[in-house]
Amino acid sequence: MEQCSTPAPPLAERKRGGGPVNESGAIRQHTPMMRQYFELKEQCPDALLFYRMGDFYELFFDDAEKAAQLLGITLTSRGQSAGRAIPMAGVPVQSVDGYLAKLVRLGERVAIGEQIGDPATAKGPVERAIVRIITPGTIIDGALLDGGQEPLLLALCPEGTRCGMAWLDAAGGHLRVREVADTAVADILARRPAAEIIAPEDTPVPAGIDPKKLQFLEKTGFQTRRCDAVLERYFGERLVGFGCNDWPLALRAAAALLNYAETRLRSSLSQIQRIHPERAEEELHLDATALRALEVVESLQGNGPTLLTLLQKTQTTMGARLLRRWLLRPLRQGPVVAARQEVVAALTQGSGPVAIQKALHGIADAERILTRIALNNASPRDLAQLRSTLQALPGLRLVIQETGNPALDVFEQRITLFVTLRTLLEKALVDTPPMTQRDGGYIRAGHDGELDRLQQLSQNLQEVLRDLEQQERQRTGIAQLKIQFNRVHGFYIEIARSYQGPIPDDYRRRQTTKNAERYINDALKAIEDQALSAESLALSRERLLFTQLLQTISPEVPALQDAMAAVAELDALSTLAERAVTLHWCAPHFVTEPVLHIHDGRHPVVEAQIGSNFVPNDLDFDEERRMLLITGPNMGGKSTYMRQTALIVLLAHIGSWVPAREAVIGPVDQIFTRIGAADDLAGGRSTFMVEMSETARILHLATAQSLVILDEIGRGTATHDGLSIAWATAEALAERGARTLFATHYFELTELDLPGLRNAHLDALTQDDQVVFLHRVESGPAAQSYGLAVARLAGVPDPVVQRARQRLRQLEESSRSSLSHTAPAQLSLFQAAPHPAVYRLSQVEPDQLSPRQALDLVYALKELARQDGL
Ligand SMILES: Nc1ncnc2c1ncn2[C@@H]1O[C@H](COP(=O)(O)OP(=O)(O)OP(=O)(O)O)[C@@H](O)[C@H]1O
Repeated sequence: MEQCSTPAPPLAERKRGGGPVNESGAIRQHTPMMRQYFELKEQCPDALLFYRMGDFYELFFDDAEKAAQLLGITLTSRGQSAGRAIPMAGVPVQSVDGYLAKLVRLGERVAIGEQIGDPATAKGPVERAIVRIITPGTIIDGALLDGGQEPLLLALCPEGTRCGMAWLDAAGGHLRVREVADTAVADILARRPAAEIIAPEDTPVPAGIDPKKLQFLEKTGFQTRRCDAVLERYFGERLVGFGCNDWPLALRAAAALLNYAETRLRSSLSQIQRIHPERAEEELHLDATALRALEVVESLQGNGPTLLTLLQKTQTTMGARLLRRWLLRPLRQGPVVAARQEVVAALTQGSGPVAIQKALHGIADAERILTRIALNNASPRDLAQLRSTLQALPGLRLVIQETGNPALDVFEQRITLFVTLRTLLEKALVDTPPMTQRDGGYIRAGHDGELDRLQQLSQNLQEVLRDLEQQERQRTGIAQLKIQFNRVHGFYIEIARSYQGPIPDDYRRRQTTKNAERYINDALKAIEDQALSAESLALSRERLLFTQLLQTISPEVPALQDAMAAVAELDALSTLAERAVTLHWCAPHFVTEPVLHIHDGRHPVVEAQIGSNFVPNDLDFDEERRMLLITGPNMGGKSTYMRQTALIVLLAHIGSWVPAREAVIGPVDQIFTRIGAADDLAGGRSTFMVEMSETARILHLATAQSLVILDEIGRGTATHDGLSIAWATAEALAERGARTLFATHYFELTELDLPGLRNAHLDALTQDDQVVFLHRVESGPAAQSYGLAVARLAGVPDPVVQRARQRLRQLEESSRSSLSHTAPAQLSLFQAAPHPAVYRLSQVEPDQLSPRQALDLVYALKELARQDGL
């Protein structure tokens, strides 16, 4: 494998320097082992150093104290060095994964200091080296990774008003880049959170970044010359073909990212074969607010159902991750979406996707296994899983062929069978190999003559020992004599204390126990030497064979990655097909006209909960109808109707079918939502402030091709202010031509007369003072409000509802009498508050003003008039 150059360590490491070396005095005063420890620690001052000592990883000094606290393990001390007790904590090698996973989840970095020398030949401490540094953004170990999640390492490379961004999914082997205006960075970060972020020193910290995740590195790592060299080393000529040469900042971010990951993984990242540029103009944009509000991958209630949980019927973890990525990055209508749609349609035909799903079942997370193979970090179990994956491929290909559908030909071509490799793995590995190489036992008998010979030797041992025992009993006449073995003392001849006779001259005492004496003689020593060396030779031989196996597979990794990418896609698409069939969805029809027609649309997640009680609804947007103002009772279904529209559009743009009887969808560039609101107390913003910031964003960014969903805008403040804001927002969006669904409880808005605006309402009935929701969208505004009926339904005590009814009647009467003076209704609203200039004048006592104050007042009034556009 290619050796990586050793890039400069992160800035913090060099600036902090020293670490425990400084804490603990001059290095010379320490024991040789502690001196070695300090040398390693100096290479990774920002990480907890797990220093391998036999069957344990030990942590010392501050690291020990921190680990003891974070992991709840015992803090002890280990002798003294330089006259000081050394705080120490340790974890057994066997259970290290659990501890590492916990530390990484807490955002810690961990350096693994392994024994790399041979203890038998070492003079002084065994040679050790940091073999890798595990950080939250560079995890590749299966045991530390949650299959569904993708921990990402992000590099930012800002310059002027632009910023290059590069994300590495080290375990999956994906590198994605984009180059954006610096103002867009915060939104992108919110949409795709990274586990770890790097940026050049002196970069202002972008809003919304957890400082614990961010590391500043020296600027040189982001400079063009250095970056070009890294990109050349990784991709050479192929770089041009990735289509991101017009993004110099993104490429520099990618290079800095690779460079940094190499220092952490202590290896070149040969699993990275390409760079994927993400072009905003190819995406259907949903900002973080919309993704949250629509509960695409996370529920607002924490553990509740989401669109993802509804879709997640994938058979492989690779497919599951891909589907999640698709949902988080829908694409605009175009060839990619059309190709996915075509496959989904093909898979719904005939006997449906079940046979393909069955054939996919049991395929391992090969994408991540291939990364570990490329990084020389795979376990015997990994290779066994790769073998079972390769064994599943012929069956999968057969099922694809049997469908006879040309739309699936491309998968048949991409999923190659790797017969030679599969045969090799079948021949080389035992059926169920152990998790680690440590104790051997993973290479199959018959694969290698030399290994078989060595294993034979150590397995024959029992027989040889039994024979020797027999001979010795006869030779010495000691019937109680036994020949045994233990790991600490090796082989011995044990004679129980009950034997009082003479001990043969050639027996040398090895150990005394309570009930016996233990001896060794030359014959037994010879067997011991042979046995021990056979065992350790067999272990090394197995390791060698395993390394050879990895070397044989390595050159095939890129081709295997391609095949596995096809498997993941087929899994995601057959899942979409299965959902389409099971949930009775329809294929959306994309058109280039600005329309959105949905016939019998449903909210997929609500429908999954209430089944056939769900009432489907239509939506018709076209050139003449671009905004729907929706009124109706609380609980009537306004939010559900608006969200289902957004979800149908989103699903269509990942290539899925949609929950409707028919859907015709024109071009959509962005989906915006302003639904409900929560305080952002941590960010110092009240409910109303959050609501207004989101509205402002929509007003700045929405275009004629955007789908905008506004749920009860303006309700978080005084009625007149709220209504005025809602009114003006509706006007602005109507002028923009954005397709807008606007739900409101302000009945005054139904009198709006704007081009493209239509009224609709959710139907309800009152029966015996009870409200019955029909959940049907009808045209025209709601005829009445049902607030009090809903309050009663919610359990507000009767006397309070009665009192509210009285007050409502009074309010309605007084508003009717004021209306008779100031029709039409909406004008009264804006006349209610005097113009600020008039108000200011009303507060002035002219006789009390000096000439200077009078002049200032004129200027102030003039300014108020100017602010109002007069
Ligand atoms: N089309 C429908 N068919 C059946 N039930 C529905 C439908 N739409 C909504 N519901 C049910 O009604 C409940 C309330 O719906 P929703 O939150 O959309 O009402 P709303 O009009 O937005 O209420 P509010 O004005 O109080 O926000 C939902 O949780 C769902 O159970």
